[in-house]
Amino acid sequence: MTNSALRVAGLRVRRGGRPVVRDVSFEVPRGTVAGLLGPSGCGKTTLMRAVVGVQIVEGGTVTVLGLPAGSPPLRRRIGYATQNPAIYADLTVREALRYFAAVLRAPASDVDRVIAEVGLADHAGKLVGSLSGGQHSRANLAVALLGTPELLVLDEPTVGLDPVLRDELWALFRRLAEGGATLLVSSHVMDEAARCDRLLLMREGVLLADDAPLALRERTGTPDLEQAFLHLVKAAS
Ligand SMILES: Nc1ncnc2c1ncn2[C@@H]1O[C@H](COP(=O)(O)OP(=O)(O)OP(=O)(O)O)[C@@H](O)[C@H]1O
Repeated sequence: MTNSALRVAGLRVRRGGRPVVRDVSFEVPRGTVAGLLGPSGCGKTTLMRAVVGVQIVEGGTVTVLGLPAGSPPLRRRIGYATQNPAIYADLTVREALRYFAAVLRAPASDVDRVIAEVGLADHAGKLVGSLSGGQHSRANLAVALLGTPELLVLDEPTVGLDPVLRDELWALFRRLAEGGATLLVSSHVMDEAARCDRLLLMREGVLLADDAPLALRERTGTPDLEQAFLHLVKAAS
């Protein structure tokens, strides 16, 4: 069995007639947290869509847990949280999660577990439509955790959360990785990057770097990851 949870080779994607992912290659080892970082519009969501198998690609290959992205057996092995939560507003958090657990054929006991993991135990009886933005995105994340997926693809899961909650979620991501899961997490907040095992820095559809945070700072001779990113952008232009 391969040690890579995710292998992307020469990936090219066009959207709206424009190349938005341009010859991207990288691997993510199992049991690690990979951060996908870069400015708005650089192609992070498109790359994630290719990983979960819902994006038409122009070329290259995406192999997930040893299978081509989009293979039916992968459906229950990947958890995907998009930026726009698609949870029914007129259900309570617990009802919504029970519904998704049934659809995903995840054990019923998962519902309370994932609610606790995202810190929503005190709000489990609230209607989804009455949640704050941060609570809503945590409920969305809880859906992705149902069924204990081997690969979690999380598109900006900490947007709109206060620093304490962000910290708690990153601690959760680390625990999940220690339990053997692999995480691909996008963000455009550079201070979150330091918490990843590996960073994939994207700009305009191109991968500028694929390195560990410390190695990236050392290689660019910069004091923080924000500076490292700017250094790489300048070097590439
Ligand atoms: N449905 C679409 N049709 C055409 N072009 C699109 C579509 N969705 C995204 N794009 C374009 O593809 C490019 C990459 O978008 P993508 O959503 O992958 O970026 P992103 O890095 O995830 O941005 P953000 O951080 O703002 O979510 C952008 O130029 C965007 O305008």
